[in-house]
Amino acid sequence: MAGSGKTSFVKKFSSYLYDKQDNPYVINLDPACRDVPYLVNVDIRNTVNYKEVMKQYKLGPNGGIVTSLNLFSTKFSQLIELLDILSKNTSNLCILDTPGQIEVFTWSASGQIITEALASIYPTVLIFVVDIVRSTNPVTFMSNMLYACSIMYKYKLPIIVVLNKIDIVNHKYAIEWMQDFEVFQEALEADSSYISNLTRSMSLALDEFYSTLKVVGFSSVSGEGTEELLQLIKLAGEDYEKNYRVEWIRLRDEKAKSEQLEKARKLKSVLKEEGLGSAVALVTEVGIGREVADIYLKHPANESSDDSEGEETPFKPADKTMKESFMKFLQRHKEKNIEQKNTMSNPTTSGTSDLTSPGPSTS
Ligand SMILES: Nc1nc2c(ncn2[C@@H]2O[C@H](COP(=O)(O)OP(=O)(O)OP(=O)(O)O)[C@@H](O)[C@H]2O)c(=O)[nH]1
Repeated sequence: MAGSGKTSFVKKFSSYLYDKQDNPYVINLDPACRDVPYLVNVDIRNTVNYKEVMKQYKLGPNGGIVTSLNLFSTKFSQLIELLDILSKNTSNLCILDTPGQIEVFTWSASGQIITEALASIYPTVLIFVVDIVRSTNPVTFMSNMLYACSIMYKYKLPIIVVLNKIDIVNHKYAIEWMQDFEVFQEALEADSSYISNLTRSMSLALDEFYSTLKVVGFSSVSGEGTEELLQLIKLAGEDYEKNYRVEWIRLRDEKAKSEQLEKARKLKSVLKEEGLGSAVALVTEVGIGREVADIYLKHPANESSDDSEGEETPFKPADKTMKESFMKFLQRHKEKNIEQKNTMSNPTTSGTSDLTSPGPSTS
């Protein structure tokens, strides 16, 4: 819940753990917060500039937060790698502070990716911080509880409701409302509006939710309720192992099995189903006859070279014509040379040879 004191809660709770030498690993996932008043190990603001995202994508504040978270979630595997290294050396708590608006984190794609990525590896517990000062009205209280209920049903993870600011208002009234249906009904009597009628029927439906809900009063100023909260976190961790983890493993195995079955079914249909044409026998035996060798070993480069039996390839007609023409040319050249020699020895015949002797053939 926005303004319920989440940041103050993380500050108080983490400083308590630091004091106990139980150093937590703290991650801030709120890109829009101005200051982070606690020791933070990973801060989304170091990865994504929320204001720049708003400017570049022309978004309002909520759109900017959602988009920043989307961008951050694409790098979340790197954070998981970091947590992996860390979890090998320590079993300390990792605390994530999320943006307050429920639609921005809980009901957003990145919120789901981040939560489910963590829950698939580590025991994960949700903490829903309620401003007990602003919940004294039974209808407001019911609305807050419906929020908590919706988050629990969405993620199916153990949830702890932290009734914050008990240094201002004692949370006793809220505990009574949750434990005793009649007391809550009495509180509702004062309100005869339509909403109140709806709340009456809703309260009946929520009775079961209350019976399993882990609730603790807390003060982010004084730190009251911290020990009780730690006990509840331990119990919720056990719940995670008994219920969420077991169910997660079952679903994972079921998915793997159905994928395998689907793969086998597809393979079978490729092999057997009609519409693939008639079967063609595979060549299982190759004879050593010439025809096979001719098909596979013949190559244009073999045309002018010796064949496998050592015989020279005979001249083709075109080659023969060329040879004859060349021989004729050589003959004429020879005759011309003889004529020139004769002319030199008998100058009176000069000039006639050029007119009578034919030039080289161009054929
Ligand atoms: N007295 C008292 N004041 C508290 C307590 N927790 C938080 N506050 C005050 O409540 C106001 C809101 O607290 P934040 O911690 O900023 O609340 P938030 O839920 O992180 O706010 P957003 O991030 O804006 O949703 C601040 O003025 C706090 O000082 C508490 O336990 N007791």
